[in-house]
Amino acid sequence: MVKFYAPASIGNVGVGFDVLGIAIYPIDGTLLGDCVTIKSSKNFNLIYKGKFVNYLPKNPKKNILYQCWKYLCKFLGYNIPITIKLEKNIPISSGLGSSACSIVSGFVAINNFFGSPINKNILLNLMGKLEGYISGSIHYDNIAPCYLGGCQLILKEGKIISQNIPNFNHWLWVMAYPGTKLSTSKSRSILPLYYSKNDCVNHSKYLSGFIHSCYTKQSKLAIKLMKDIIAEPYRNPLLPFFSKVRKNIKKIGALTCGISGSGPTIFAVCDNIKKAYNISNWFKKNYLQNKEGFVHICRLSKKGVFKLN
Ligand SMILES: Nc1ncnc2c1ncn2[C@@H]1O[C@H](COP(=O)(O)OP(=O)(O)O)[C@@H](O)[C@H]1O
Ligand SMILES: N[C@@H](CCOP(=O)(O)O)C(=O)O
Repeated sequence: MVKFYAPASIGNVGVGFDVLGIAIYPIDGTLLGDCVTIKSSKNFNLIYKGKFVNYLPKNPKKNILYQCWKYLCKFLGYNIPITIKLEKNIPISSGLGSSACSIVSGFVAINNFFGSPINKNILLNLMGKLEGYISGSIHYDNIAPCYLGGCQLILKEGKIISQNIPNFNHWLWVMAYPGTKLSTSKSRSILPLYYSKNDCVNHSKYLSGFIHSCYTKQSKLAIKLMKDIIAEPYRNPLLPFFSKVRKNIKKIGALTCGISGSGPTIFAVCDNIKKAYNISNWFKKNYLQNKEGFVHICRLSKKGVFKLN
């Protein structure tokens, strides 16, 4: 049986609310993402395992993978029962693209099992629709990097959903998940419906300047422009001690930090492995809230979903 692995992702990447997302991988080789295998069976079955299996809904019909199967069968006009095995290696409502990991690994594994009748672009489109159903509004900044890898700029222009842009492969992304949950839909619901003209102009400057810095390989300028004025000011109160965290980890070498996706995971960017370990140790001592919490030193993953065997 073919096993597909879909990696964790950082939605927004600080400066690009809903339009920037990067796939990441822990440098110690940990599989921070979901694995899915499919086999034929008389009835639909869902088998769970993995470190975060207890986070999943008890009713299999509430599981994203059941929804993936229903979605694809309806789209294809099929009614083919299968057994899906999910290894849940990423916590839910963590800000690491947990739902995207299950959606991407589920859609890709089921489509592969059916003989790949759906092409990549249509599959990506369907993934975004299911993500939107789960989080309350469609956003591709987890789905696209998790599926395609790299740093994805979400365009949604005609048939173009996203395109890869250059990023800084030497950057280290220290990811700190505190062990608490913050649902994406809740974290999206508290954002303002309208922003001032000043905020719009500044956001355009930061986002376009960041993308310009990526193309012209100006990492210092990119760091300066990684400012989130769309989500962070309103989500800050939902994260334990975010302002204190930002102040302290910059003292120990972080170039910048931000909320990963809709939180509560925080990312800190640095360009030196020694500083990365110092930041990781600081997070472990000061940001983790319980034994479910973890810290991983990651790099940008050029790969999205792939076959593990
Ligand atoms: N396989 C699955 N992986 C992740 N979430 C799942 C899965 N199956 C069902 N869910 C539900 O989907 C929702 C995902 O919540 P969300 O806050 O979007 O997660 P994240 O922010 O980590 O992507 C939760 O209510 C969770 O219970
Ligand atoms: N752009 C989205 C990203 C959500 O990421 P997640 O990992 O928290 O699901 C948002 O900011 O709502």
